Amino acid sequence: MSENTTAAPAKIRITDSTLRDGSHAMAHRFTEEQVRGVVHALDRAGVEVIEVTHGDGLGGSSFNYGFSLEDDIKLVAAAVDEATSARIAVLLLPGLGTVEDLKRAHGAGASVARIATHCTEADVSLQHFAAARELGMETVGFLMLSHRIGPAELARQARIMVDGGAQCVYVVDSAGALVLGEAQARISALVAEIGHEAQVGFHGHQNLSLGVANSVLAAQNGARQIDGALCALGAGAGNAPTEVLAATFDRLGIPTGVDVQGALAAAEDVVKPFLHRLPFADRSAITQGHAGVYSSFLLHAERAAERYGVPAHEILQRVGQAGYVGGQEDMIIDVALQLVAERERAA
Ligand SMILES: C[C@H](O)CC(=O)C(=O)O
Ligand SMILES: [Mn+2]
Repeated sequence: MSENTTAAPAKIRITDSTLRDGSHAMAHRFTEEQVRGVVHALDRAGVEVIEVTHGDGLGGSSFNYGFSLEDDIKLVAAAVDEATSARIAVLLLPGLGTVEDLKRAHGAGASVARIATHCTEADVSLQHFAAARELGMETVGFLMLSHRIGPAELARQARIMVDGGAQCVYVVDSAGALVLGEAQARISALVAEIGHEAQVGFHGHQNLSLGVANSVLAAQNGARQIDGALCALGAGAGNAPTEVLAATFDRLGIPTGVDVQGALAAAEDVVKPFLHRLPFADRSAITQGHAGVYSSFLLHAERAAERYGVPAHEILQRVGQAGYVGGQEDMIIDVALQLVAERERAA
């Protein structure tokens, strides 16, 4: 081999989360027909892994997070039935979803378990990784709100997940707050810490319109799994769009196995027709990226804004200052009531 030969770019596996992160944007109202249509199109386009669950994962359907239209396990079974080669993933947040939920999802045919914790709480995932491995599922760890801690601490949390059985750990930019080098540094730190034993992934949101750029940097710095959603359908301003990721990686000569035209057709012909609103970086979503707020708080803040007559972006700004994390959705109402009280005092 000549000394000038450069290695071919490593393959990236795109996991599509339209039917999980997109569930936030759909207020968890996916129908079985929509799930079947999306899975059919993604599977045809060559997407290898498709995530299906309530936006907050198995067990997420609740008063605090919002009730699903359809039972998760029914939707997982429909997705499995529809897929010819794609594998179906489920998300589980320990404490919300249980090992029993995971067993039911596995029974319905799910084969990838994605276990998500706040970025400082990796240790709560250990029994779920053990259970998933026992079931023979592929395991992925999800460190949410990854902007909240630095690269070295994040890598230590990833190490805990890998020691517990994770085969890949994601830098999850839940707030869409990471700006380029910040995403890159976290990916590099994880690759250095766990790269010889496990893969590293990146899950980007578009609140500052950097989901795709951060995903490219992630891939160029050693991430091997990247998340997307068709039409960006996801929480906040949405996720890095799967069809844009497919086209961009193709332009860069980075193989994904995804057919660009197939991904474009899936977005345009299957998802776009059922959307009531396209994910968009509006004032509230940009505030989420700027103030580092969990993307899935958007609809909760909009509902509180309407109910109490205070602006959603002001609620989100306060939520960012308070540093609330996933699971503290009820505090959004508390913040709205504080704003109402302040307005009344000032009147
Ligand atoms: C439960 C969250 O929606 C997981 C996720 O996609 C994120 O943190 O981003
Ligand atoms: Mn997300």
